[in-house]
Amino acid sequence: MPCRTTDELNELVQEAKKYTDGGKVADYIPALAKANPEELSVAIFHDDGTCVSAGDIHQKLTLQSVSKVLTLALALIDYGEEAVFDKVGYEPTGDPFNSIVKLEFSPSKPLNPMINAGALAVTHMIKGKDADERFERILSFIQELAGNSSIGYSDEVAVSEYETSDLNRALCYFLKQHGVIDEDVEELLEVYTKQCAIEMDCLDLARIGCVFAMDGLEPVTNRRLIPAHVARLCKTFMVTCGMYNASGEFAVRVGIPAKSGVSGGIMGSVPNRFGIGILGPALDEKGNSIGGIKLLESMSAKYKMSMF
Ligand SMILES: NC(=O)CC[C@H](N)C(=O)O
Repeated sequence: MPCRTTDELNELVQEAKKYTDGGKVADYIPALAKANPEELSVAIFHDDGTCVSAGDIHQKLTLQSVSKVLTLALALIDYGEEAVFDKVGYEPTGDPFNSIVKLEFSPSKPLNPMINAGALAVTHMIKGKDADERFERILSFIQELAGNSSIGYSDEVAVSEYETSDLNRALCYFLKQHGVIDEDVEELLEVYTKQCAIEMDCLDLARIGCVFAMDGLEPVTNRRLIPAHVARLCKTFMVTCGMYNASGEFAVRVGIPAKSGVSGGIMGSVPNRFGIGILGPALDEKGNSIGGIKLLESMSAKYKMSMF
């Protein structure tokens, strides 16, 4: 079904776009530096399959850290809560997503699954006989959540990150030294960088956000895609750690479960109402889409989205 657009949503996007020149596109993954910093688009997906959008919603984005919440769901489905939280903790760090510092205090358990160290420990748990099979399982799970089997990944972004991943490599060796992971680090980085390079548009992202908003049910059909307790758990992490070390301010200003990535993507879930997908590659100093956050603030006020 094609998305309709409304003047109201277009105006909110135009207003938020003014903030994009205060941000910067991520360039520590060289391929991401090609993104257009002025871009800002949004899709809202309801459980009856209707959607509203503004901006160029067919522009593709790679998931980057948004993928962390999806692999967490898959690992929880594969292994259950006890096994997953044996390897990764529940607590926000208040540090940047790629920080290594707290690992020194809690070496046998990264503090949560939304920081890179925790996400690497989660991807380590994804079942499969080799890197290809593990990545294929992640990809088909995500295709199913989005109801779109044409979703793939950007080899250019995956390779670009893999070749420049020395900090993530260091996190992996730290985790291996402390027994959190026990696999070949290069294999884990191959799966992780491909997972982060899974590519879709804001509409796909909004639809996945809607599955979480509906506690794991597929929009329209109401088929169960994720157990309700897993969807609930993922949304809780989105609230406490989804916007990195800006999650507290985001909870105050917007008040919904959301997960961002350094490509400028944000997936939001407004409980029992709708999913949101945003692409705005210009980032603030914490690595969140600067226009995307402004847009969510004004959407939250206008559509009474805050759950608090
Ligand atoms: N914050 C992010 O989106 C980080 C994801 C990115 N692939 C990384 O590991 O650095």
